[in-house]
Amino acid sequence: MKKPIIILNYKTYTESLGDKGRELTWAARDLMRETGIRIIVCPQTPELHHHKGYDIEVFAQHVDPIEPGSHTGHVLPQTLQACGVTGSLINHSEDRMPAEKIKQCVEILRKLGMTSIVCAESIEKVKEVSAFKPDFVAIEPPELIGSGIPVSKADPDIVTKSVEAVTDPNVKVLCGAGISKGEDVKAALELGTVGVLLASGVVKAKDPKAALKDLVTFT
Ligand SMILES: O=C[C@H](O)COP(=O)(O)O
Repeated sequence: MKKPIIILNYKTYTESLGDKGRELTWAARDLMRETGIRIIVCPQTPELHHHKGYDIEVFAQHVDPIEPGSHTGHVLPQTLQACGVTGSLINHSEDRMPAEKIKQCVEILRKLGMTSIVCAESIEKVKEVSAFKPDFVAIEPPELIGSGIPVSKADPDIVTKSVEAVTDPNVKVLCGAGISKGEDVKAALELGTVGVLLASGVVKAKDPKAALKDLVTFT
């Protein structure tokens, strides 16, 4: 079985703040070295700088489609780069954006050589945003987010149909929502995705490092 890509979103959980967040980043880095599985962490925006230089890819949870200038309170892609960030989630279910802005974000990130992961809540949305040619589209049914019920098992159809909906071979499909175990990751791969986007199953686990390890135990 091919190796999955694992995107770990720290959201705004207190369990991922400060030292605890950095320990999680280090644990992900160690696991990546051990297994060769690509793991990307997405800490909270104000803390991104503290995750720089640990030999693991760090992405933002959000970016705004802006150029340097007067945009108080926005997240400038170039600032993310200065923090060692090499990509970003866009249009997460908890931070939606109009389609035009999604497109602009993807284009700006591409111009800067950064990776884009656009989240989508439906097959129609997957089809729409994949036309913007992001690096990844992540299908996430909102009702399963944070539920502990894995999308790859609860709604395999939405995953396979999302994979079918993306006709551009350069746009890879991830799935997310309720993923917490190695068997969920395995199911996601079997449905044709290249990996998973997850948060609570690891960040809020009693033992996040053990949960992270379990995630890559799927053979
Ligand atoms: O960004 C992550 C997704 O919203 C999934 O969250 P979850 O793993 O807590 O269900």
